[in-house]
Amino acid sequence: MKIGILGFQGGIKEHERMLKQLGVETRRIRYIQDLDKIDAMILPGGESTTMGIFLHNSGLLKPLKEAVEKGMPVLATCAGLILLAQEVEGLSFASLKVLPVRVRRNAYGRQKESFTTQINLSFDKARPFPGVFIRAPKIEKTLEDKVEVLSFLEEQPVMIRYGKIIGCTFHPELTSDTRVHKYFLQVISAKN
Ligand SMILES: NC(=O)CC[C@H](N)C(=O)O
Repeated sequence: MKIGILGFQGGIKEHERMLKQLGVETRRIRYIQDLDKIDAMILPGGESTTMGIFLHNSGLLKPLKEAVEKGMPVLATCAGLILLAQEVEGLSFASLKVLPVRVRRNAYGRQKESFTTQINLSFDKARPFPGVFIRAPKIEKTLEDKVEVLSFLEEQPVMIRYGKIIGCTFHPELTSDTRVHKYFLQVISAKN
């Protein structure tokens, strides 16, 4: 299995480190041909405006969108989730718009812009997960019943699944807890 990681900006190395630890090969996606021979992809956190500009300038926006629409599994963290969302408040750049949620960027306000807190994962209740939130967006609304919430923080979704798309508003790659990435590997391997 090989997982492509959108390789323009943001937490690329951290996802690579996590996947290496799980024995999975990675490839950075910068050009259209980098989409060949990958089984899944990760859209990392970082700065969604910058990534949106790169996506547009590289010509990757359309092929990425098509790959996801055809069923390629995606794990999107923070800014990556913003790039996938169908509705983003105050969005001034082109994005994939494949995930039926409405998100608000930088939604936790100044004093709480970055924080770590324990969150519960619906697929692994053994112990809480360290949720690292960095200028995180909020998922204000899910727009389809098929969007499953895998974790809540104060009654708001912070991890969701829509088919083979997993979105987190936090950064599992910045912890040493591999459970979110392992869950993604299960989603990739599942038949449907
Ligand atoms: N940690 C992150 O990915 C932050 C996302 C960033 N605030 C944005 O809107 O792009």
